[in-house]
Amino acid sequence: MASRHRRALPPPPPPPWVGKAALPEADEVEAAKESVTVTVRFRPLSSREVRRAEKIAWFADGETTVRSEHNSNIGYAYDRVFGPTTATCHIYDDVAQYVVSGAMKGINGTIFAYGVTSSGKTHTMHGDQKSPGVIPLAVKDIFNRIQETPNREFLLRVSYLEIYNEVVNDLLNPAGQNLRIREDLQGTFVEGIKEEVVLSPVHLEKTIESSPCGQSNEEEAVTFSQLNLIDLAGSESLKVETTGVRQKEGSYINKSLLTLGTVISKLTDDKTTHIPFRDSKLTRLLKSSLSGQGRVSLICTVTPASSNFEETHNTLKFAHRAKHIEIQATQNKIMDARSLIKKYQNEICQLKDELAQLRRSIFTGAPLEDTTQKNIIFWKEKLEDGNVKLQYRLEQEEAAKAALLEKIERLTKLILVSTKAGQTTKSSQHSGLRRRHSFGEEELSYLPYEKRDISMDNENNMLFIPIKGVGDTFESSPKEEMKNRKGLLNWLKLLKCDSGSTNLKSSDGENLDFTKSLTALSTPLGIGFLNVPSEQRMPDHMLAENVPANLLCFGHGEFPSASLPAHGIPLVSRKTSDHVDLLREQFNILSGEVALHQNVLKRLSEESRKGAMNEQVEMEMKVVNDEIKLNKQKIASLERRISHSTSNSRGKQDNLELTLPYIQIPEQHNEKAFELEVEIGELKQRVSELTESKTQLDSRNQKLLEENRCVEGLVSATGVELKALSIKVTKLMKQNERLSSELASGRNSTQRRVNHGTRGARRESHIKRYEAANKGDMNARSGREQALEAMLMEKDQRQAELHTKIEESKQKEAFLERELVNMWAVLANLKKPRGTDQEDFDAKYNGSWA
Ligand SMILES: Nc1ncnc2c1ncn2[C@@H]1O[C@H](COP(=O)(O)OP(=O)(O)OP(=O)(O)O)[C@@H](O)[C@H]1O
Repeated sequence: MASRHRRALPPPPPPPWVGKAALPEADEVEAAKESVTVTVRFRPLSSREVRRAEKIAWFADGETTVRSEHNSNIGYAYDRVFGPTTATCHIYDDVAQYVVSGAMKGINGTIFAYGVTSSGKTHTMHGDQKSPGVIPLAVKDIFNRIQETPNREFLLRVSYLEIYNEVVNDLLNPAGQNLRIREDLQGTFVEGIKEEVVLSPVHLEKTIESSPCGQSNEEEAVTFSQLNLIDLAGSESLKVETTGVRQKEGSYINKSLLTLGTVISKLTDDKTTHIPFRDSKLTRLLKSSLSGQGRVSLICTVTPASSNFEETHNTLKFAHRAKHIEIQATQNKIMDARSLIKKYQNEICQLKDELAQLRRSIFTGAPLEDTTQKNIIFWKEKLEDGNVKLQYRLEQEEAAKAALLEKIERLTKLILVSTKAGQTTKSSQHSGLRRRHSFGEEELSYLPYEKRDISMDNENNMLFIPIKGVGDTFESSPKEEMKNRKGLLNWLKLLKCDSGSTNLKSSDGENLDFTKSLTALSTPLGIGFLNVPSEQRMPDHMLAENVPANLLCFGHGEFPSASLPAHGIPLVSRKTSDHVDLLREQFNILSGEVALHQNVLKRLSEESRKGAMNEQVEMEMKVVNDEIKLNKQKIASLERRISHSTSNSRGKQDNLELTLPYIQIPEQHNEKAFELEVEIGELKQRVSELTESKTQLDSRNQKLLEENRCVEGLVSATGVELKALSIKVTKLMKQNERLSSELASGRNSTQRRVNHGTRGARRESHIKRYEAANKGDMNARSGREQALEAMLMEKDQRQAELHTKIEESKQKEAFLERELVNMWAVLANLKKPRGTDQEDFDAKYNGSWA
């Protein structure tokens, strides 16, 4: 045997990469040619093999060679050979890690274990808690790499399948049985297989997609790759199992492995044009990997035991052939937005935009799109509009206020002037001639308190202006004081013009200037008054019925009554009115002065008539006469000006109606300001409500995502559990089947014996003898049968329990999936107000989970 397989050590292979440092990096291999990485792993002798005192038939000679113990000339070289003490993690680092890293960069990868039964394939690929296999190590590595690559986003989807008797079954979806293998531009795939998006290392990976973080531009490609981690069935099953289901199973396994061998053989043969990938499900699935479109790492597991010498030798030869397959690993890229990542990125960006827009609108008032936002826009516009109007009104009010202050200032000056003028009059002469003139509170409010005590004696038509510091000379009753203090409301509202003479005394008749003359007049006297003479009174009918309340009437004969505002004269604007009022006041004062001078003149002439007319009296009379003339000239000038102003004010009559609302501005302004304040308050409230609800939505979103992750983990774990259970059930069924067949064969043999016993009396004695001889044997058989039946019943019971467990698991899984779908639905509803519509959602998520 040994000589049959003896062959010379093959020529040294192209120098295999030694150690990790020699492994090609993903970027390097994009253009470089590679071979399938082939390694051989020895397992230690099992305890059974040790008990049988099995000898070592094959051993690892160095790091790259396997050599026969029986003949040192038989040896094969590989990329790497691992001895029985090498840990799986070390193997992973050397021959699996670079495949996984390639997959993370968009290069397909396949890692599979190949070897005879019990050679250590499952130990290598799955491992256990103490020694994790390639699959869990790859999963861990993938998640570590994702964490170490912050500038890319990854999407991992996992599917889990078995090829059993050339039938592909989905192990994540019990309904996914006998699935078809199909091909498209991206390679071979299993139609309808369930792919789960995985978010944690508890899941297994098949597909890995990635793209740079954030929204990649349209030109930026999304890379995708497929990582196949395969645990093949033992390759020598046909030899050990020759009957029934096992035979069929074994033949299929061998068909797969045989086809795999053939495919590998043909791939290394340059002359071959046809490669029978389609001859088995396994080779069909591995087509894209084996035909050079990805990295392949083949780990051949072997036992060193001499009893498996031939099988190990076959494995070694298969591995050696595989080493010659050339591959050219290239990166897969998708240039359009078909991949899920791209879709997710777009969606996330869209949502981010909406969020930013919402934030902008809240803080800066940028335009928004939905109804609520439109409302905000409407209110904001209204607010701005109101603000503009308010500003305009404020300006108007400011102007009005300035005008009013100007007027007050003028009036104040006038009052002061008038007061001083009053000081020029002789209180002794006129203290008993007091008339009350009521003043408006409005006007008074703008004046210092002491200036408010201006009054008019209603009986004598006298205007009284008390002077600070000389109040004791002003004899007024408390009632009169009260009246005086009422203010200036009717400062210009003389209700009654009484008869009486003008008594105004001046000591300086030279001054033509009104103010100056009054000032000059004020000097000698402590209190002044104006007495309006009777001849300048307005007719009673005018005063009582027709004269408006704010109409001023002056009591001076030289003031033409025609020039006075008469019947039906409307209100005049304050400005014009003020001007006219001032002129009239000047006129009034001058008239008073004239009247005073006339009185003085009268007294002087009386004195001169009574006594001798001396020179001084003559002089005084002359001065007073001159002053009277001068004042009359001034009065004439004032009359012209008043007349002119009055006619102007009449001409402006139409405009007055427009001016009127102007007076109401402060009130309206206050109202509007209040309204706007209320609106602003409402808007602020609204904004804070929106912000709060948004925060709540965000946190709810986050919570749902976390719950979703948990549920996904549970679903995945349940799937795995289910798979384990189904494997157990399958095994039990097979065991059951075997026991049933054994039981049936036992019964048949018993029946045959019974039949033989009834065939003829002539054989009766012989049978009796036979029975006696075999009684013990029969009992033993019967006992065995009973034991088998008991075992069968126990198995049935166990099977029933397992079925119940499976059902429960299925229900649990279904429940979890429903929960998951519900959560996605809730998530979608939360996203919906920000622009994600239900159709999009259904298309993205429900389709994935269906
Ligand atoms: N490298 C190893 N170190 C220690 N024990 C190992 C090693 N390889 C395999 N074994 C042990 O050998 C036994 C058989 O291994 P395993 O089940 O992995 O073989 P297999 O090739 O998957 O078999 P099958 O084809 O029947 O599934 C197991 O008990 C396993 O723990």
